[in-house]
Amino acid sequence: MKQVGEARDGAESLCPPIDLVGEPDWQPFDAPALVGASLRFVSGEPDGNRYRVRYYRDAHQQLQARVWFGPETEGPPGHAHGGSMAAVMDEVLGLAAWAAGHAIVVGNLNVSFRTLLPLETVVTVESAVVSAQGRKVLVEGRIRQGDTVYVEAQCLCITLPDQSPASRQDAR
Ligand SMILES: CC(C)(COP(=O)(O)OP(=O)(O)OC[C@H]1O[C@@H](n2cnc3c(N)ncnc32)[C@H](O)[C@@H]1OP(=O)(O)O)[C@@H](O)C(=O)NCCC(=O)NCCS
Ligand SMILES: CCCCCCCCCCCCCC(=O)O
Repeated sequence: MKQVGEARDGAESLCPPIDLVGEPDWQPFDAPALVGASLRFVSGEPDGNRYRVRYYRDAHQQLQARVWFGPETEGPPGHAHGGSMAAVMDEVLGLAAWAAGHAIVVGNLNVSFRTLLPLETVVTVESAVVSAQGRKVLVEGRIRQGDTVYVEAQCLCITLPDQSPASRQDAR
C-alpha cells in the first residue's frame, strides 16, 4: 500500500507546503542566529517529511513554536512516535532557556503523553521559563492544538560556564 509522502516508485516525495504562520502578536525568532546551526535534528529540514518547525516569540517574549509532525515521525500507526514528541520538547524548551539569556544544556526532561497526536497535524508548542536559581533553569511547556493537549513537559536546564548567548553572538 502506498504510504503518505511515498512516490509510486517507492522514493519519498515531499509533502506539500504547510502553513506554520504564528499568532498576530508573535514575532519570528531566528534560532540559528542565537545558538548557531547545530539544531538540525528537529528543525533542520524546513521542507522535509519529518518535522517542519517555525519559531516565534510571543507578546511576553516567551518562545513559541508551530510544528508540523510529518509522516516520518510515525510511531503508532498514523500517529507521532513518543520519542519524536520528546525530541521536540527537548529542543523547544532548551531553546526557550537560551532565548531567555541562559546558556544551558538540558539535564532532565519529564514528558507526559496525554493524547495520541495524528500525523500531518500542525500543533503549537508553548514554553515558559518558570524559574532560574543558581545553575538551574526550569522551563515548562506543552504541545497543543486548540483545546487538545497532546504533551506536557518540564525541563531542568543547567547553565554552562563561559557560554552566554551574548558571548556566542559576539564571537561570530
Ligand atoms: C547537565 C550537566 C552539564 C551537569 O553537569 P555539571 O556541570 O557537572 O553539574 P553538576 O552535576 O554539578 O550539577 C549542577 C546542579 O544541577 C543538578 N543536576 C544536574 N543534572 C541533573 C539532573 N539530570 N536532574 C536533576 N538535577 C540535576 C545537580 O544536582 C546540581 O545541583 P546542586 O547545585 O543543587 O547540587 C552534565 O550532566 C551534562 O553535560 N549532561 C549532558 C547534557 C545533555 O547531553 N543534554 C542533552 C543535549 S542539550
Ligand atoms: C555546548 C555549548 C554550546 C551549546 C550551543 C547551543 C545549544 C542549544 C541547546 C538547545 C536545546 C537542545 C536540546 C538538546 O540538544 O538536547
